[in-house]
Amino acid sequence: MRKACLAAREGVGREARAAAATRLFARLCALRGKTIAGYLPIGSEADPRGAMRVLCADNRICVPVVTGRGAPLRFRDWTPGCAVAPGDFGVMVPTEGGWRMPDVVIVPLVGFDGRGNRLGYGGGFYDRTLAGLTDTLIVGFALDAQRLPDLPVEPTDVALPWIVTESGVFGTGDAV
Ligand SMILES: Nc1nc2c(c(=O)[nH]1)N(C=O)[C@@H](CNc1ccc(C(=O)N[C@@H](CCC(=O)O)C(=O)O)cc1)CN2
Ligand SMILES: Nc1ncnc2c1ncn2[C@@H]1O[C@H](COP(=O)(O)OP(=O)(O)OP(=O)(O)O)[C@@H](O)[C@H]1O
Repeated sequence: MRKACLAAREGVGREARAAAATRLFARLCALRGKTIAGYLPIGSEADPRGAMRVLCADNRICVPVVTGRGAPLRFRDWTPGCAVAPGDFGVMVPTEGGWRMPDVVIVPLVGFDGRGNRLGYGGGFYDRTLAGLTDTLIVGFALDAQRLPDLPVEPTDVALPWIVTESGVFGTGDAV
């Protein structure tokens, strides 16, 4: 399933990617004074940086950092153009800045289904991280091509209450 989702994600064109970015911003544009975790995209992931750049005028933006195998992610301050270096798994991470507890987390993903179940790269990093966050707005960000029929669910999987793609903003559960 991961391979199929990644192949489908790679085939998505510029227009759909731009539309997804616009939808993400539309979902989050009312936020003020929040700490928002975005991410620095790898491979063909949907790119949230346009929204992050605009949202940082009125909010604090941070991005995930892997601090150990089996550990939750930590989130470090990010601003447009800040110093970054390659971290674990080839993801860029800020080289300095404060560590934050986010109020909002934009979650990258490999695949998703109509119930908000999420397939990641398989490290369990977001599952472990989201399990430890309460009162947090969790928004999955993806492209329609990444949608799958119902995914198998494991006890540690954390479903996404919201998913944004180029075709809309989907509330998938009642935890909204
Ligand atoms: N942009 C982004 N940042 C993120 C994640 C993510 O999924 N996306 N993570 C989510 O947990 C964490 C990093 N964990 C990761 C774990 C495994 C792989 C991985 O297996 N990558 C593939 C190739 C990726 C590609 O080029 O598309 C590999 O190394 O073979 C990537 C990230 C934190 N930061
Ligand atoms: N809260 C948790 N506590 C302990 N182990 C966990 C937790 N969440 C997930 N795991 C473990 O992490 C491993 C990978 O999980 P899974 O395959 O769901 O990752 P993923 O969601 O695809 O990846 P990621 O979240 O990194 O994008 C599994 O062995 C799972 O049991």
